[in-house]
Amino acid sequence: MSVSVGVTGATGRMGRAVLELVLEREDCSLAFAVNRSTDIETVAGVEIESALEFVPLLEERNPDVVVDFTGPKSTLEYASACAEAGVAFVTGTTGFSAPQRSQLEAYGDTIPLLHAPNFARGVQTLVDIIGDAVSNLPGYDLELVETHHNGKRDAPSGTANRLLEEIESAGDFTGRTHGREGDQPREAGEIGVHALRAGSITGEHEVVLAGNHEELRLTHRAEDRGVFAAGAVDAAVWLAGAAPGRYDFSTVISS
Ligand SMILES: NC(=O)C1=CN([C@@H]2O[C@H](COP(=O)(O)OP(=O)(O)OC[C@H]3O[C@@H](n4cnc5c(N)ncnc54)[C@H](OP(=O)(O)O)[C@@H]3O)[C@@H](O)[C@H]2O)C=CC1
Ligand SMILES: O=C(O)C1=N[C@H](C(=O)O)C[C@H](O)C1
Repeated sequence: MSVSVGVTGATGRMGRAVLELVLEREDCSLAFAVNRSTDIETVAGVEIESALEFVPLLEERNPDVVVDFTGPKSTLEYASACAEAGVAFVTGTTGFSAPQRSQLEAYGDTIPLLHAPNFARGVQTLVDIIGDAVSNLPGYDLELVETHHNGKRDAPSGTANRLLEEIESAGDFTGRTHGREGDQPREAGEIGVHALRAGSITGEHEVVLAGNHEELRLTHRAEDRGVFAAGAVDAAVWLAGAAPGRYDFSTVISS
C-alpha cells in the first residue's frame, strides 16, 4: 500500500530532500508540496503550492501523513491544522522553546505525532548508548561539539540538546558551559557545549569523555541530507497506520 505524503518547507534544504525521496520510493506518493515563499515554482518537476493553501490541500488531497522540516512557529501551525484534519504529522524541526515543545507534544493526544531532532539511524544509536558511556565513566570531563553549515539558525542543535538530556540523566553534572572565553578554566562536573557553524557541513556531533589518562570520542557525521530524509520518510510510512499518540524514532527503527 502506498502512503500519501504532504511535504512542507518544500523548497528548503530538508524539504527538497524529502520531496525528492517521496517521488523516488515505491511505498509512498506525493499528495502536495507547500512552501511559505513561492519564488521557487517547482522542485524535481513538482509544482510548489503556497503554504496559505495548506488547510484546503489537507481537505482536497487527504494525505495520510505530513512531513515537516521548517521552523518552530510554522511547525506548530502545520501541526495544529493536521490535528484539526486528523492527519498524522512527522516533524524534524528543531529550536523549540520548552512551551512550544509542550504545545507540539499535545497534538499527540489527537493524531499520530512523531518529532525527532535527528532522523539519522546512527544518531538514534548514539542517543541510545550515550547514557551507558556516561555512567561507566563517572568523573570524566565531558564536552559536546556540534558542527553545522552556516545557514543553521538554532544553537545548540536539537540533536545536541537531545544528547544533553541523556547525558544529564545518566551522570552527576553541575551544569552546561556554552563556549569559553578569557580566564575561564574548566570546572569539575561542568558539561562544555560548543556549536561550530561553517560552510556547507551537513551535521556532526561529537561527545568527548576524558579522564584517567584516556579519552573516548563518540562521533556521528552525516555525509548527506538524504540520511535524514530517509529516516523521516521511514517514520512517515510507519506513522501513517498508527493510532493517535506521541511516537519516538527509536520505535520506528526497532519495528
Ligand atoms: N530532524 C532532522 O533529522 C533534521 C532537522 N533539521 C531541522 O529542520 C529545520 C529546517 O532545516 P533546513 O531545511 O536546513 O532549513 P531551510 O532554511 O533550508 O528551510 C526551511 C524551510 O521552512 C520554511 N519556513 C521557515 N519558517 C517558516 C514559517 N514561519 N512559515 C512557513 N514556512 C517557513 C522556509 O520557507 P521560506 O522558503 O519561505 O523561507 C523553508 O522552505 C531546522 O529546524 C533544522 O534544524 C534539519 C536537518 C535534519
Ligand atoms: O539544521 C540542520 O542542518 C540539522 N539540524 C538538526 C539538529 O538541529 O540537530 C539535525 C542535523 O544535525 C542537521
